[in-house]
Amino acid sequence: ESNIPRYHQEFHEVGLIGTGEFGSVYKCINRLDGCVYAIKKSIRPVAGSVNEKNALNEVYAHAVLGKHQHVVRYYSAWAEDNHMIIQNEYCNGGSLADAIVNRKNENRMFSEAELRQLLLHVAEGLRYVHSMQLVHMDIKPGNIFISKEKRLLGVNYDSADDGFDEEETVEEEITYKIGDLGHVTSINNPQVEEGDCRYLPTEILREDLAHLTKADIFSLGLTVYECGGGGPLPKNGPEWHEIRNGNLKDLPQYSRDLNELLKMMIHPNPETRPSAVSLMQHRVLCPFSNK
Ligand SMILES: Cn1cc(CCO)c2c3c(c(-c4ccccc4Cl)cc21)C(=O)NC3=O
Repeated sequence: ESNIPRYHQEFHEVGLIGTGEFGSVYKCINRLDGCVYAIKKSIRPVAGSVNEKNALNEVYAHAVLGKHQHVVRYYSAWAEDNHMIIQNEYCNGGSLADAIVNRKNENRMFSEAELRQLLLHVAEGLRYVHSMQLVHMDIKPGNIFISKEKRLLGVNYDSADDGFDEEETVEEEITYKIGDLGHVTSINNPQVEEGDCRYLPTEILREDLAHLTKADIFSLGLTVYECGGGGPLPKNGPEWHEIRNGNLKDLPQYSRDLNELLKMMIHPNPETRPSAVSLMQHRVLCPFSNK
């Protein structure tokens, strides 16, 4: 327990960017390095409680999962005035859940190319997580964050009669990052804390932990399906079971290949689902690789 109030001393709080039972997340600027961070403040869990185990779990996972462009980066964590505080990379594009809402309101759904990019980025992040013998266990739109970087592609000088004026072509580069490692557990000694039931495969409910990495693949399949307009996803009932029997309504605005890939990702038999490695080599995701 540090009794020095580090949070307000080291950071300027810009604003609240999220609240939930998990706590509150703030956009903050570090007074020393001037960089922006996402900082989650949650009530300090009771020593020895499940919450404390999960909170420590999250920090251990971040510490092990160091730096990867498709996993939200961790910087520091500390306890202060009865709060648990974790300082993460700030992703300036909101969460994928926000993007789904915004796209629906603007009636501008994701293109097939955007769904493939999402699938590729998160598959790459999962490949890394799984290679560290860990599983995420709560992949869903609310836990995938977006970073947008503007890249200057070129500058045109068209010499109009009144001298030069530059025309910049800027491209916005999107990177999807896996966040919220609160449910991460080890493949070899799993202590599964169930994630959001809308994205949960049946075998986890049956406590069959033999193919944990495929639970993340299942959740990713439903996450992409939801971005493709297949949502909102059921939390229970016949619709929930229909999906777990492998019956996913077609998304007619996307290719047969993509629809088939999503169906394979949510297959009732976890062994049939593609691994993160095989996903990345799938022809739907790297169309130009000649087989
Ligand atoms: C609600 N919310 C909104 C954002 C900003 C998206 O533009 C956000 C972030 C994070 C988190 C987060 C999730 C789980 C644990 C710790 C943190 Cl900081 C939550 C976030 C995080 O780790 N990085 C974020 O950008």
